[in-house]
Amino acid sequence: PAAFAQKYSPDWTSLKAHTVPNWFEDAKFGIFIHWGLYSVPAWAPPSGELGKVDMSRWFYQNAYAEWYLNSIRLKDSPSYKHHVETYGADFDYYRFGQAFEQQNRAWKPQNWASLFKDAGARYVVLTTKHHDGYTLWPSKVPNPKRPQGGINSPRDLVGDLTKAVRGAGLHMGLYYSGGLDWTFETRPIATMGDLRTTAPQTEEYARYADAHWRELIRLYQPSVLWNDIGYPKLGKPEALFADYYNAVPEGVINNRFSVEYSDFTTPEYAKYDKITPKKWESCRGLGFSFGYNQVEGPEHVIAPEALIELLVDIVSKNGNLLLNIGPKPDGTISEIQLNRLNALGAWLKTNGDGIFGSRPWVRPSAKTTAGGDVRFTKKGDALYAFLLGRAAGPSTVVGLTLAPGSTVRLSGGRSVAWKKTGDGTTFELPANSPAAGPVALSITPAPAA
Ligand SMILES: C[C@@H]1N[C@H](CNC(=O)c2cc3ccccc3[nH]2)[C@@H](O)[C@H](O)[C@@H]1O
Repeated sequence: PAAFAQKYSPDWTSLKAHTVPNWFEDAKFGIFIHWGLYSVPAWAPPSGELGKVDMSRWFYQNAYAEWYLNSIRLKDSPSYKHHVETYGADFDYYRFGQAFEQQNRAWKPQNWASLFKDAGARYVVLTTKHHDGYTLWPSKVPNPKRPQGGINSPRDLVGDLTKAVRGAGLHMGLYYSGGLDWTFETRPIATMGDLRTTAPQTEEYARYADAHWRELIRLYQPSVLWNDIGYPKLGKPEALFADYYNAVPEGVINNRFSVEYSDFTTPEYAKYDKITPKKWESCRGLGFSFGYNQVEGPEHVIAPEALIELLVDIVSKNGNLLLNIGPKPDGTISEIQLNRLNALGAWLKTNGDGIFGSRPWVRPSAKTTAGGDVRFTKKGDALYAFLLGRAAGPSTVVGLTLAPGSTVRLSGGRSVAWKKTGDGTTFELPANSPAAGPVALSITPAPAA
């Protein structure tokens, strides 16, 4: 038999030969899932988005519900007060494992797979171990800090979702908290400095994290290694990366192993404002949290139209959107999250042609003479122009010049009359844009600039 392709060797020069596969460039939209013990209390003060809350206060009023264990270790946090009132001061966080394991027996992964497919997502990334150290697969790697166990899901939640997601034709990626593990380091994190000093760096932890990633690759052959918040210096990532690519050639690795090589960067609750040559993926929750937060209401959650415009903006600049869903312990998803997924799916069903498989054009954006925002993508010999907001009637895109005889169509096929004007090109849009979200125009042939 042909020798097994050992294309990559464990050094940065060899690894830098890896290029981002087309499936990841084409995908544009993935679903992030934060699901674990923290989904049981499902409580955090909705203090604001990461980046909009002063970091000196962030950890004391942490909007990330998946940080519940750390938050209740800070005795003057709202979470600690909530914990004492709801569960009692001596209720150990890891006792949430009982409720989580009992409730997720009812979970049907195929329901998530079809929901995400209908939303237009092309890949999924599930937490396999978050900072609390609990694994969502029945790992055979012993946790030296937990000889008594209780830190591994008895049900193979990772395998069950992987099977369902791939059955629906989506790619499956895995998240692993390489940088923090609160079974190894139990000191509370109150400052950015604590983030660094509580990142476990022992040989024992490095071996544990490496064994976990290798077990995940062997069992599930994930298409994405989504490591989070750093990696132990003794963790030998070069060897892990080479073995991963040799096993999964179309795999991608994010930049949060904090080493010199990655396939893509990962701004969180952030995005870039121009086209970048290096592939990137912006991640965020629908509200201020990744784990399900029962106190979040519409005032904390991104509006459907803003979510659609966020995706279009990110895609016009060479990014993907990794949009997070925080399920309840039994796998059900709150109405407010479902509503946004469905709105995005409905818009993509009609307007996805200029999104999926597209690439950035020579410039990402323009304005209309009415002050509206426009985003561009290119695909084949078509330029796509997305007019954000409720563009309707005659709309002039500044600085855009079409070749004579160009064809302009609304997504869904209806042709649109256009004419050259002093400022640019005026399009005769329908009097009212039927659905929520940007009006998408396809223009062929694509202008050169
Ligand atoms: C997805 C998200 N990641 C958080 C850790 N964040 C980072 O490591 C990080 C934030 C950030 C912002 C801009 C650029 C890089 C970044 N890394 C975790 O602390 C959260 O619980 C959640 O899992």
